Amino acid sequence: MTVAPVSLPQLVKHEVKDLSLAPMGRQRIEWAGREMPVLRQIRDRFATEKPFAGLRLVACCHVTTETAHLAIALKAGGADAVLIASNPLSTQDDVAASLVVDEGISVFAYKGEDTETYLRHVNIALDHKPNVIIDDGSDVTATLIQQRQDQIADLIGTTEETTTGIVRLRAMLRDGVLTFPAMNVNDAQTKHFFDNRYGTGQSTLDGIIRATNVLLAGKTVVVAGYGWCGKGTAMRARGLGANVIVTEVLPVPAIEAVMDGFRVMPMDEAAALGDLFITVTGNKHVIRGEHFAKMKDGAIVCNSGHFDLEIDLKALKAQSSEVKTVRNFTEEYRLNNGKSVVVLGEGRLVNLAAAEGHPSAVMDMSFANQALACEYLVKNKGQLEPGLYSIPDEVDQEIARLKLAAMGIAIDSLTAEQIEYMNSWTEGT
Ligand SMILES: NC(=O)c1ccc[n+]([C@@H]2O[C@H](COP(=O)([O-])OP(=O)(O)OC[C@H]3O[C@@H](n4cnc5c(N)ncnc54)[C@H](O)[C@@H]3O)[C@@H](O)[C@H]2O)c1
Ligand SMILES: Nc1ncnc2c1ncn2[C@@H]1O[C@H](CSCC[C@H]([NH3+])C(=O)O)[C@@H](O)[C@H]1O
Repeated sequence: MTVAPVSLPQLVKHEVKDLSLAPMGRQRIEWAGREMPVLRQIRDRFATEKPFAGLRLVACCHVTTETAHLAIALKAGGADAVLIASNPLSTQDDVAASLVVDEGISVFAYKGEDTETYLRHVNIALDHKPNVIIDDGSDVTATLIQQRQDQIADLIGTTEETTTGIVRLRAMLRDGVLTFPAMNVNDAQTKHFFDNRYGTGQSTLDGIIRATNVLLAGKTVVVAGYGWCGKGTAMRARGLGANVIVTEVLPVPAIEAVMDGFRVMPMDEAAALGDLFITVTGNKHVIRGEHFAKMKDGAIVCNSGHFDLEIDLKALKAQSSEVKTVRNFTEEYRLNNGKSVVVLGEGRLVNLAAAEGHPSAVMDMSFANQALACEYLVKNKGQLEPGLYSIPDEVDQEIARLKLAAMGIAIDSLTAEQIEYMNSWTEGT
């Protein structure tokens, strides 16, 4: 008897850690999907309408169970998609494997890739010659502008997920190099009100706790930056019983923090008081040499803002005699002054390095915005001037309406009398 050769499935191009992790990834992707009803409805419509048929798409996102649902929705809409990581430490290897094996989506990402590999993956993504780019931090967009001007003709537009990516896009616009339309997903209300605030608030503490298992009750926690992420992080740290200090550089958020009941002071003073430091500013070297020198022995320092620049690790290394890994994602620096400082997640986003990032319930709205932003670009192909575009308010309101409906929550509607009143100026007291 002859045995028919076993034919291995033809896999899409990929560079992931271990394809045998796919079943676990698939199970976890399904679990996340339970809390992503808005994106599910968009995916179902995309599957019928195929808005991305014939289009090449690159997504540079954290490769998580939530991003998997975005990638699946885009593929259902006909996109020929390549997914790369938006951070060297955030990839969930089982998810990457499942997307390749079960969904036929090209993924180039693995947890712990070095900077060289990260940048190589950005270039592999650009080799795909994308018509649409979903970016998270603007690394792909910046590389396209700096190194691949010849490919800009292929591009319909880009979408940007996060605050620092928008800051970079505004700088590109100012410098006259943003020569295509870019959708500002971060500034949609259904993105930053929930993702940056409640998502970062919860997942940052989740990352810190998973990495260290420290008790937060009674600790002094210093939160640097009182924007959307800072507000969420300070609120949740207080909820766990911490005494929270906020540092800021802008007067308005500083007063807001004071009136929200937090102590506000410069980092130079806070450095000596904190047990745990969390940066969420999007800025560079917010905690630096002079601050490490003042810290208590054993102070824990981490970042949930952007890249690995908020904490000056080079300065810390220069003033240390030894670095020791004491737990996963937890490194202890022995300072020359005899004290130690503990750094989590190599100074990269602690919520994605040491935990799983935001819960799917908030990413549902963030990625509904991403999916609809891509569709908007494609529907308006050739009609949008180069520049940065807001998500239309009706799209924002519709995402919130679908989310409320999925949560079984009803709200009031304006009466005819109220509509008339809101539109008139003649009726007073
Ligand atoms: N970890 C995550 O999953 C996650 C989620 C969303 C956003 N982010 C990132 O977090 C960062 C903050 O985002 P956001 O939406 O809160 O931005 P934001 O603009 O709302 O707030 C940032 C705040 O930091 C303050 N700041 C700047 N430099 C400072 C300094 N040296 N010291 C103290 N405060 C300083 C600013 O004045 C501002 O109030 C961005 O880099 C963003 O991309 C991360
Ligand atoms: N579970 C998650 N899955 C995918 N993206 C996430 C998740 N949690 C947070 N994010 C996104 O991560 C973004 C910040 S990441 C900052 C970007 C930069 N590439 C860096 O890694 O430093 C936020 O705007 C979130 O929308």
